[in-house]
Amino acid sequence: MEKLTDWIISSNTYHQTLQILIECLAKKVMGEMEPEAAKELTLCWSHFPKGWFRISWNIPGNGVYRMMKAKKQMINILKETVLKKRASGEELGEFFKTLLGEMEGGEEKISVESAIEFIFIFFLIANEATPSVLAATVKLISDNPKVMLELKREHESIVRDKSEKEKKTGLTWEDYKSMTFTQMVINESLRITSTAPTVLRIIDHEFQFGEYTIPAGWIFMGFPSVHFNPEKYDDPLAFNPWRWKEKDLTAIVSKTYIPFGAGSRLCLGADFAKLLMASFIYHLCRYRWSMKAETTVLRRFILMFPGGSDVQISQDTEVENSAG
Ligand code: HEM
Repeated sequence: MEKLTDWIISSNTYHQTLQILIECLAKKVMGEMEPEAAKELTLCWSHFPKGWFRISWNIPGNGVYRMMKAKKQMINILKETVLKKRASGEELGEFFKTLLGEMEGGEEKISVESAIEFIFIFFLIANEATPSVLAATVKLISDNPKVMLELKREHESIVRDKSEKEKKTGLTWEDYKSMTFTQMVINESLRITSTAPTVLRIIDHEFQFGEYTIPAGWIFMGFPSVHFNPEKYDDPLAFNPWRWKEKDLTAIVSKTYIPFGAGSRLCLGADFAKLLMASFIYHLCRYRWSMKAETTVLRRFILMFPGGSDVQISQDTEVENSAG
């Protein structure tokens, strides 16, 4: 056992998640990446969320300008990584190989430049929701001591049941599957944060919705208001993970649950996002921690954290060295 005595770790949940996410995705998509390049990629991303809903003038010094500059830099980092790997014969990630058609050993289906644009958009979508949902989840846990206690119990029992050898291998798929309460917390947080506030569609043919005729060409905006319907969820504004008891925790969509959208554009990364959140919560709950009292979560179309999303880890936290 190692005892952290004289220091407090303070860490920004949003930025930490962003970094973990980019490192995981970069590995899957591009293969191994130089740590410096992955770090730079994360830094570029910090210019994005602030640049989303602004007047779209690209004037030096403003948010859009910084975002466009960051985009250029990111595309360069991705391109440089791919070209270096190709020159040295190093493996590209599975995703990239599929995009380029290299899996079948045939002709390239698209150019490297177009593949990088695709990957850029994929990274953009992947990074939009996960860090903010996770930061909001951490805040919800921090504000609900009963939930925090139950999570600690669950994670401590996972570590306790491992043999010394198993502890060295870190978290396994079986461990993840056994995190019933953690998954209840994640489901509840996804419901209450409803991060994607709307999905947009262009209607391609006229259709009848009850007594309304929706003409072709209209823009449809769908809101996940079902998440706050008292007929579907008792006391819907309360954060209550126990409402998910005995429910199918693997389902990512149902008639009353659409945090990842629905239909043909259902989120591709839903299971991955849930896994990443569970793994983050598991590691966090190995420590004694709290979120800064002044942390607030605002919804201004997207989730925002005006006072940051710092987590403080207490001085007297006891950590088992071998826990993965
Ligand atoms: C908590 C985290 C996440 C939430 C709440 C979320 C939510 C959503 C929602 C609501 C949509 C549907 C948008 C629409 O219908 O217009 C969507 C689409 C998508 N998501 Fe996620 N997402 C998350 C994480 C991720 C991650 C980590 C990835 C990638 C690894 C990802 C990849 C995608 C992709 C590629 C689409 C587009 C699918 C398509 O258009 O066919 N998402 N997401």
